[in-house]
Amino acid sequence: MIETRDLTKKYGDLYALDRLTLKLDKGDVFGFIGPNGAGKTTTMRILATLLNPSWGEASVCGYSIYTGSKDIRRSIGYMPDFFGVYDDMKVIEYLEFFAAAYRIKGPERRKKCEQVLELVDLGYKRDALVTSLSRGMTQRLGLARVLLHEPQVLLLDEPASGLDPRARIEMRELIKELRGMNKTIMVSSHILPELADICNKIGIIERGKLIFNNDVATAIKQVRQKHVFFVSVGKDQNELAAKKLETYPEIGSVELENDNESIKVSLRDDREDGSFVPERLIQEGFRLKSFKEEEINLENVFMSITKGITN
Ligand SMILES: Nc1ncnc2c1ncn2[C@@H]1O[C@H](COP(=O)(O)OP(=O)(O)OP(=O)(O)O)[C@@H](O)[C@H]1O
Repeated sequence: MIETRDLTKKYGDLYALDRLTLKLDKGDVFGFIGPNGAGKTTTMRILATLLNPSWGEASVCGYSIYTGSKDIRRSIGYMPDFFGVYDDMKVIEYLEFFAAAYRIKGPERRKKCEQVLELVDLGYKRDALVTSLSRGMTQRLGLARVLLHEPQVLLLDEPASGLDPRARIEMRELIKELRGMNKTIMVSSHILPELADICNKIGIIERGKLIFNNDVATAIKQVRQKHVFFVSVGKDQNELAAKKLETYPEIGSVELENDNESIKVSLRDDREDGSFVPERLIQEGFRLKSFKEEEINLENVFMSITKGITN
């Protein structure tokens, strides 16, 4: 659905994008993560055929960006990070304006507009002025606009930026809904956890270079080479228990955490089962208070992957 090879964009001496090679299949939701200025917008604008690369190849839905820009524009919905809305226009009029631009005609036009409004939960705002909408609603309207022509591919540039926590969650739910419609989605953010549960693939970009590109499951596995557990036998007993744990050959490291509230135990090899830890502590006569495995979320993955690469 989206394929790039050595895609590069230079501004003078600056590599805004440096040999980006990427492949997204139908139904993929690709989280494109990177700090400000990393090259995310540049990539999306090139894929949307709004910007020419300096060199390299890219195709969307099988059409080359060099020869198939018209077909690409028909097949994609591109939501830029900033977009204007027109004053003195109602929500429904705004959508009808764009539906007309997509050559959706007759009664179908109104029907399509109502449909996308419902999809983004803005039906009740159809007669409100676009300038009266909150930031979250405006973003949802922006999304509705790029869905009018039923594109197969969506390029969403920081759709949740500037939104409050509730609006962020709503935007995430909306993207999940679009994923359920089997669309191929590239969604960018500089906040990793935001994309954690909606993507099946992630790419991390830094100063124009893709420093990581994999599916989420593999990324987590890669980081989870050493299993880490938190155990507690009570604040006053934890120090003693930690000393005992240090003597077990299966354990790589033992640290007391949070003012002796818990003990962080890292296993020596990649064995996944740490259940011997509480079992032996009980055998030693300690009373177990808690035991849990460290959660590996995308944030841990990000920190681990970018350690020493970013600064
Ligand atoms: N027209 C331009 N002229 C010169 N440099 C540019 C131009 N457009 C972008 N750049 C530079 O290219 C680099 C990549 O910018 P880009 O907008 O793609 O980053 P981004 O990852 O989308 O960042 P943000 O999260 O801030 O949107 C930045 O260093 C930016 O300053």
